[in-house]
Amino acid sequence: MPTITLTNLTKCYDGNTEPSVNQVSLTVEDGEFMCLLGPSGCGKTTILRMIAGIEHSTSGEIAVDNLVVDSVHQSCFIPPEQRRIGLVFQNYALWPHMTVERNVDFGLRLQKVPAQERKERCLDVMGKLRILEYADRYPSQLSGGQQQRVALARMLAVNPGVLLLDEPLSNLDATLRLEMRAELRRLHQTFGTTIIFVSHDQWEAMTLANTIAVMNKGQLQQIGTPDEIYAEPSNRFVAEFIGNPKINLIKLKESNDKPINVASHILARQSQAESRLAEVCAIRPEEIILTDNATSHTLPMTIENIMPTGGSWVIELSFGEDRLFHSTQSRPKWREGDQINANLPTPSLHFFDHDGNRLALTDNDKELDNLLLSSALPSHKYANQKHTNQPYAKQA
Ligand SMILES: Nc1ncnc2c1ncn2[C@@H]1O[C@H](COP(=O)(O)OP(=O)(O)OP(=O)(O)O)[C@@H](O)[C@H]1O
Repeated sequence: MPTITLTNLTKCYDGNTEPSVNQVSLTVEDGEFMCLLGPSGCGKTTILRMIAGIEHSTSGEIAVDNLVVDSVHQSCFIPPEQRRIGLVFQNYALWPHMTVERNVDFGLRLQKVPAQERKERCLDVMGKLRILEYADRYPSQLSGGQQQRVALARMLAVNPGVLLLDEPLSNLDATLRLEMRAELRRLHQTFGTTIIFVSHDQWEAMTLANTIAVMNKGQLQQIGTPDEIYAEPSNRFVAEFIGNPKINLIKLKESNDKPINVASHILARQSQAESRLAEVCAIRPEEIILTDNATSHTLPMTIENIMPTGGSWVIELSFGEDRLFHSTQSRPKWREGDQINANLPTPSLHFFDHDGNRLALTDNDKELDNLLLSSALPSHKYANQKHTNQPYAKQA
């Protein structure tokens, strides 16, 4: 199966001032299940269309294996049908006047595959997608999920090297989406087909893809496994875009723009980041630890809201003027209005500079006591605090 490489791929539509895709470089390896993820209008579909060859790039390059298929610089544009890979867009429109089997057979007929082989391939793919029993039905006699399986079977029957799917599950209700997610995963494992799919739904991307490319405003923000993207977002946009409930953001600068102790203290220890200051600190809701007991590692907080979400709970915490959200799968033992103590473990903190770029912590930084965080927050918010954070405040 082919490897697809994009190098500085850029697309500027006529009449637009900003590029829709801006200098995107990435490689989709053989057998990979990659999701292009990002908000509406960030350029995901445009990338898919350029890979398919139904849109020309403005600059940069697309290569399939080592063969350049689109490069203005090299005056090269190979049309879709000659790109040595089968590119198939998700298309739900089944032929209403054809049975399921004829629909699945459709692409093979176009390819003039001999009748016996067509029959075998159709039966094989329909069996794998569990639609054999509907072979003689018409699309109108199928549920939405069954129709989607037929659409997928029709694509897979032509044995594409790469499957391009644009928001493949967007028309389905929650139950069918879940069913089809499982179907897509199974399909990828069974056929080993390289799949590139487009989604704006981070949950879908996390559950399906083995690689996620996060896009914003035409630019690639980060590429990595779902775990990497979640655990080490490379910038504030990715941190905020991935995760539900959203990551908590804590501003580390006071209104007079004075750098706060924790930021300067941590950054001072990083030679490569000396000139940069953390502006925002972030922590995932599930990383906050709530306890009854105040220790030198905790911050005093009030429980404002406890929101059940079915098997898990989201708890809104207040700390002075700040609001933080904690999520847990254990039934909370507290009530709204209770005073509790929250530990924000230092290794769980993410720091971002003014431009939203991640500031990497050294191992030494990670071992810093959590008091560093409390020392970073405006002192008036600590009026009720029993412990002192003076030692760290002095160092900064
Ligand atoms: N044919 C076109 N002519 C001009 N501008 C276009 C054209 N197609 C897309 N665009 C613009 O390019 C940008 C990226 O569009 P694209 O469809 O690739 O985004 P997307 O991330 O797939 O969005 P969505 O999730 O809403 O489908 C958008 O600002 C869009 O308005």
